[in-house]
Amino acid sequence: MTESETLSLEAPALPESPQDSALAEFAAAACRRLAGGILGTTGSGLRAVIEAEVRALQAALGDSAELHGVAAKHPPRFDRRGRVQVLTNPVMSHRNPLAPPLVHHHDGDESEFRVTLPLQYQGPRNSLHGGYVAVLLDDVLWHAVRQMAAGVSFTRELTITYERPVPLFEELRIIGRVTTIEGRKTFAEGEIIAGEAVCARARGLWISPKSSA
Ligand SMILES: CCCCCCCCCCCCCC(=O)SCCNC(=O)CCNC(=O)[C@H](O)C(C)(C)COP(=O)(O)OP(=O)(O)OC[C@H]1O[C@@H](n2cnc3c(N)ncnc32)[C@H](O)[C@@H]1OP(=O)(O)O
Repeated sequence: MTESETLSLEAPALPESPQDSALAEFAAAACRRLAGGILGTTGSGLRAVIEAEVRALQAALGDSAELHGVAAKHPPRFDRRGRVQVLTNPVMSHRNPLAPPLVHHHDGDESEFRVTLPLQYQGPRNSLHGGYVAVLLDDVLWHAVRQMAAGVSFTRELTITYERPVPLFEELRIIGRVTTIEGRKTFAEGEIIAGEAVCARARGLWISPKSSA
């Protein structure tokens, strides 16, 4: 998967300003907090969460100075026709509320995400849902692959080993690295680490289609 393939096909027609991007990301963050609040509170606690988010959104809509100093993590990018390209990836996009709030680094041959996951990603009690374990590992391995391999590559095979539950509510390091490149094939591996413990491991194969080689 490439970044351009995760961009919305139904792109908004008009260019947007950096403040518009910041507002979109601010609204996405409010949606994430609402999702956590809806699942994790009820009664007056839930009302308080909703009220706080509605107030903050109204303030930001009414006066862009409310967002002063809030820089968009993904500032606007435009295609050749001047249409804004919206990064919609459900793992990486800061304006997609489904995506967790990841911080991404790449260093040498290693990609790393850091993230603390809230309640809406829960599978077993206090632990990350196994599907999200796979999806996060897939994305970090793919990021490592795209640094090392020329052209577009797609996940062909992905094997996950669930060593122990991946905790919610504490910082995780999600790491991927390339192990071998053989022509169109790139093999990668990685892990999710909480504290000092490796909770899950992944290895996989990415292939660049014949047409793009
Ligand atoms: C709750 C949330 C739910 C979450 C759920 C968890 C989701 C987890 C995340 C999921 C992921 C999400 C991420 C996403 O969303 S990425 C999108 C998901 N992935 C795809 O859609 C990819 C679909 N597949 C394809 O399009 C094609 O298969 C591609 C393009 C990849 C390759 O097509 P192509 O026709 O070009 O390839 P080929 O068949 O000629 O093969 C090329 C060469 O490779 C060799 N080869 C092949 N296989 C193996 C192998 N196993 N071990 C060793 N070698 C192998 C093969 O023999 C050949 O060698 P050679 O003959 O050239 O020597």
